[in-house]
Amino acid sequence: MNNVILIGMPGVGKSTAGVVLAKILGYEFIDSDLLIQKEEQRLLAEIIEQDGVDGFIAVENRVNASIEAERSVIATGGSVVYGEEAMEHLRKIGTVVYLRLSYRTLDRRLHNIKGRGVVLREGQSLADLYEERTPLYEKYADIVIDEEELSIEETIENIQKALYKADNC
Ligand SMILES: Nc1ncnc2c1ncn2[C@@H]1O[C@H](COP(=O)(O)OP(=O)(O)O)[C@@H](O)[C@H]1O
Ligand SMILES: O=C(O)C1=C[C@@H](OP(=O)(O)O)[C@@H](O)[C@H](O)C1
Ligand SMILES: [Mg+2]
Repeated sequence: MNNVILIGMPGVGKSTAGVVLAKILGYEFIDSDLLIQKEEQRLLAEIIEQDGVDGFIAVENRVNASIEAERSVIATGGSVVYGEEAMEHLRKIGTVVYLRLSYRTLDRRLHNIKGRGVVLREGQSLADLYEERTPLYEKYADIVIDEEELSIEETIENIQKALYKADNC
């Protein structure tokens, strides 16, 4: 199954770049966050508020682990890497691409992190989250794209080139 799975911190552009990449490749586009909202009939922020961080992670794990797709670009949510079943499944059905940004650039990009419904535990900062997740993104990535100082278009171009090189598309 020739899927492309985008992982990375919130705000790196998984959804923005993913939909355009899908168009270029002639693939379907799936945004995991929208799948979760559809299956749960609740907004992500509501799930986090009602079920807590661990509850949200469990829902996200279940929904991502059950995705059936072919020739699709799948933009995951940033916290998907906490779900072992989800990541095992996603690795089986496609090439996992980690979109990497430095902490400094990410911090600048994410002005309103709480408004985005990011999975932050009590007392946890963006820097803590970045440190905690970076090894997980690296562990699951087949391809790493460094998007530092790249435009959205350049990022998409680099993903495409890396996919061709890896013989995925
Ligand atoms: N080089 C870039 N690549 C991707 N997104 C960028 C870039 N520069 C700025 N942005 C902006 O950053 C935001 C990324 O948001 P989004 O695609 O929702 O990220 P994610 O799905 O990874 O959380 C968008 O508002 C986008 O316009
Ligand atoms: O990284 C996170 O903790 C989250 C990222 C969000 O998706 P994006 O990465 O698409 O912003 C969404 O899944 C949820 O609000 C939690
Ligand atoms: Mg997204």
